[in-house]
Amino acid sequence: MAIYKALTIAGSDSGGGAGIQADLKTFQELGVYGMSVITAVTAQNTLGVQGVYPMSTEAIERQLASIGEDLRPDALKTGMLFSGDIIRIVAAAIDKYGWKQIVVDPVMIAKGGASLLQQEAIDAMIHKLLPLADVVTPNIPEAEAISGIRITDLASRQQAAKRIYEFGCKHVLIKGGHDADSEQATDLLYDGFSFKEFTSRRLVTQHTHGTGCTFAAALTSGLAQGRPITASLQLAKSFIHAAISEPLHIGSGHGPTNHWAYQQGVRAAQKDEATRGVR
Ligand SMILES: Nc1ncnc2c1ncn2[C@@H]1O[C@H](COP(=O)(O)OP(=O)(O)O)[C@@H](O)[C@H]1O
Ligand SMILES: Cc1ncc(COP(=O)(O)O)c(N)n1
Repeated sequence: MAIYKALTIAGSDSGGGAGIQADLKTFQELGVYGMSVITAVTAQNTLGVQGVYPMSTEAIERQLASIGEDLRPDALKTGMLFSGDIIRIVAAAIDKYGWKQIVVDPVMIAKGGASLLQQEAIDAMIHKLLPLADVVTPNIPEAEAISGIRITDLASRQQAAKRIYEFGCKHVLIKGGHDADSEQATDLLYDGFSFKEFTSRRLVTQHTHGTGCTFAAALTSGLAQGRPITASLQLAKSFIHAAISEPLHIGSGHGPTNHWAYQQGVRAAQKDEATRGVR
């Protein structure tokens, strides 16, 4: 059996719902071997972010080299990168080791409002990391910050996707989680030629901590396993929809998504099919 390996370069979330923890849980559930480079430690729970502690550049470079010298990822994702210096180190490692299948989730602000990326780093994100990305997955506020375009409707979302594409990434996927007025959660993909929408019913819930991380990790898992980009995005959409639809109800604030839910659904469907076959 082939073992597919995925790497996450991101921040640690002590509460376990976002960041490195969400990524590794998602890789594991989707049958991919997970590896991590930790850029920052956050003290975080369902109530918010209580502290942010970036790792030294030396510690980050050493983790990247340890992976690069021994374990080749089949795909990788970036999450919280915090500073321009960290972004430049990560971009240099991707280049040095020739890593492919790069998903950039341009994490900027936690849902509770805490900043996870310094303002000066946006420029490094645009000019150092986006040109290396196969897919960049901003939410609506992140797409606005990168493109400088205010998104109010489908036309301005398409315009922002085109602007971000010009920075050199191969695909832009603007997520629709923040479009609270819509009855659908629609993500918009642009590949330089045309647009494609990935839509699911919007679930009414406050338990959306880590949705972006989980979505990008599922996408990265699909790519690591050799699936094409649209099939990997469909997998990610199904995975996140299941994870949001069955919240765990832990903590007293904005709770995490349920990383078990997708596979539980798959197993239930298989059991159903087997039972029907017996009858
Ligand atoms: N309430 C919701 N119901 C269904 N899908 C959602 C909901 N909120 C977010 N999603 C989906 O979860 C994924 C992550 O989106 P989003 O929440 O916008 O990212 P982020 O966590 O980066 O802000 C997207 O596929 C989005 O469509
Ligand atoms: C360490 C870390 N990384 C990323 C997020 C973003 O979370 P979300 O996916 O909910 O936007 C977070 N809250 N903490």
